Amino acid sequence: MNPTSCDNVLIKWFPEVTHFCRGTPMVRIGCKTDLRKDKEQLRDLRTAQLEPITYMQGLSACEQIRAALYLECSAKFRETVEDVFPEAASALKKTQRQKKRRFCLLL
Ligand SMILES: Nc1nc2c(ncn2[C@@H]2O[C@H](COP(=O)(O)OP(=O)(O)OP(=O)(O)O)[C@@H](O)[C@H]2O)c(=O)[nH]1
Repeated sequence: MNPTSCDNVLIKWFPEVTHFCRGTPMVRIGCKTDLRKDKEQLRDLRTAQLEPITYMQGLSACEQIRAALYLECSAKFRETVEDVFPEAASALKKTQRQKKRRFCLLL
């Protein structure tokens, strides 16, 4: 939920992943959703004139890197953590099937 961590996905991790793992499908997970309501975190962010990342901002960043899926979770409060892996696996299977279909169309 930290804007700096979110920016790092675009400016740091995405270029690295595309460089070393070209063509690998990606999912984007917004972690630590509990921090959206954490008073200390909010105070620190506001001091730096920042706000926690909203769901829509996370989704938009997901679309920018053309990730197959955007999910949010909080490991601390065990919210949606169990959904992350099956949902990611299912989204990636779908992506792979679509790629195969595109390949067949080219033939
Ligand atoms: N509040 C909260 N803390 C968490 C959660 N999951 C992990 N943490 C804590 O986050 C800390 C690690 O976070 P960071 O060092 O900022 O690393 P990171 O989460 O990879 O952050 P970036 O490097 O900025 O992407 C550890 O102290 C964990 O206990 C969560 O869901 N909620």
